[in-house]
Amino acid sequence: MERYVLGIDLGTSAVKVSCLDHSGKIIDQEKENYPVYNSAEGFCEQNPNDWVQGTLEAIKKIMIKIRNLAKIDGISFSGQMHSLVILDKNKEIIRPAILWNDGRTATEAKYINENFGKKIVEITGNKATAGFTLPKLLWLQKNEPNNFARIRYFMMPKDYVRYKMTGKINTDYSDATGTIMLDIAHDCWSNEILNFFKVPRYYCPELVNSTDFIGFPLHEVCGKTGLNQDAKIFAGGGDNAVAAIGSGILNSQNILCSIGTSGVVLADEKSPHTPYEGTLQMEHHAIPEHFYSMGVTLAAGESLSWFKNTFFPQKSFSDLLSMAQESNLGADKLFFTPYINGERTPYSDSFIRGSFTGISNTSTKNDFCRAVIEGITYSLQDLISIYEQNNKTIYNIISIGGGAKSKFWLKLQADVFGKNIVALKNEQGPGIGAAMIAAMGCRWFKDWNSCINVFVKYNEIIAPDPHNTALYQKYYHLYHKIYNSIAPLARAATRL
Ligand SMILES: Nc1ncnc2c1ncn2[C@@H]1O[C@H](COP(=O)(O)OP(=O)(O)O)[C@@H](O)[C@H]1O
Ligand SMILES: O=C(CO)[C@@H](O)[C@H](O)COP(=O)(O)O
Repeated sequence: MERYVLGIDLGTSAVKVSCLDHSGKIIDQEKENYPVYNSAEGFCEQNPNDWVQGTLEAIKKIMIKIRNLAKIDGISFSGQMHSLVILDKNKEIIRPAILWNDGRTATEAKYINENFGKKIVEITGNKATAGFTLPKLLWLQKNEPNNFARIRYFMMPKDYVRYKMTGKINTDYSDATGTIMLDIAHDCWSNEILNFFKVPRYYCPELVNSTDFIGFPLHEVCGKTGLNQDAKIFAGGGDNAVAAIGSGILNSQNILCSIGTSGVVLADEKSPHTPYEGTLQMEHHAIPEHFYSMGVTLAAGESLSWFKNTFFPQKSFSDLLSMAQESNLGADKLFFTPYINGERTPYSDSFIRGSFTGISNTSTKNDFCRAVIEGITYSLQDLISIYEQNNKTIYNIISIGGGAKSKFWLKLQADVFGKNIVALKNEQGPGIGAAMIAAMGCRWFKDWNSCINVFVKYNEIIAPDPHNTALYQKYYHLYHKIYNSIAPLARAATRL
């Protein structure tokens, strides 16, 4: 009987479960969508039980397809980072999860940076921004003190799903760094931070490595999904760490560009001591003693989703990309800034909002589509520029996430960035990375490089067109100025 591994990617728009064999061949991929609730401007919440239900449903679909042919050897996870899940002493959910792109905690993030000073970067590798977990706990202390007092455990999304599958509560180092409560150099929760901000130590889950074996699926989980009871479940990691594995970015001068709900530009780092001083995030990798830095655009793919759902609900993403292709480079001088949820890197500004600039009496629907795609890509160039300003050598850019499904967008990325773009044969980097963690946990491979050589499969290089890159540099130069022009207006609008 064949043996497979499952990689569970708990994204923001959907859970995607990938089933792979020993040769890295994808046997099946299943996806279950779930909603994000925006109960107030800037608020983004999800129901953790939607994640569990979606995950079990996707696994069930895979198990039906492979029934009698194969068993699952190992399972692991990649999960949206920073989102806060809180459980009471009975391990029941206290309130909906507050997500990584929720902007309500700007005041708390500012309080942390002003009152803890440079130490927050020294200890955690990160400055506080609204999306991180600690500011959310401080928001609860102030705004929902009863809920805060009831907390027995906090955790991140994939930790909750794993708890419901195994009955065990813990988190791994890559997700723990994203809380800004972990001492990144000493691999432990920082008592100094916890004491200063009055977060009880017992709220923090036990720390484990991403490849650590956590347990077997609970009896009821096997009943609901058809999973074999001896499938080993491994901890997994934050989605960007796991995506870096799934894209083969390890000890490499390639960088990662992900267009999922968020947009991420990520580089492998040898140590947590980088020159970025909190401008870029610094995170523990899902591989022990490895680190990575990254910049995050809060609403990359989400801006396109918002645009589609608001103006073209009947059309598909592919339709919108085709419309964009009908417009010209520069979208007839129409610019879009994707700040619909505020922005994290490089501005860390929860109050900024999206904009269209340069609408003329010749602007077409196609121009609007193209402006959205170009605006998202310029916001990723903002992240690449931080690496360039710090003289980071960038070889190829590995492009993943839903945005990498479009060849047109991949070429547009190459032209805007002026760099070679390489897509994975299957764009689901985090799901493949999670399956690789399971494969390593099951000891299918002797080391990570052997695993990468078998599981990571690239398409051909897409090279930039120098003429287009020269034009895009001029457009990007103007795009980059829009933030400072609209920031005072966005601030004033909050006072209306
Ligand atoms: N065919 C497509 N072409 C280009 N972009 C797409 C396509 N399908 C989806 N997308 C983009 O991908 C995003 C979802 O990417 P995904 O990696 O699945 O996100 P997440 O992991 O955050 O749930 C959507 O918001 C959309 O903008
Ligand atoms: O906040 C971050 C990383 O710091 C986001 O990248 C989240 O981890 C969500 O990822 P996607 O749902 O876009 O994959």
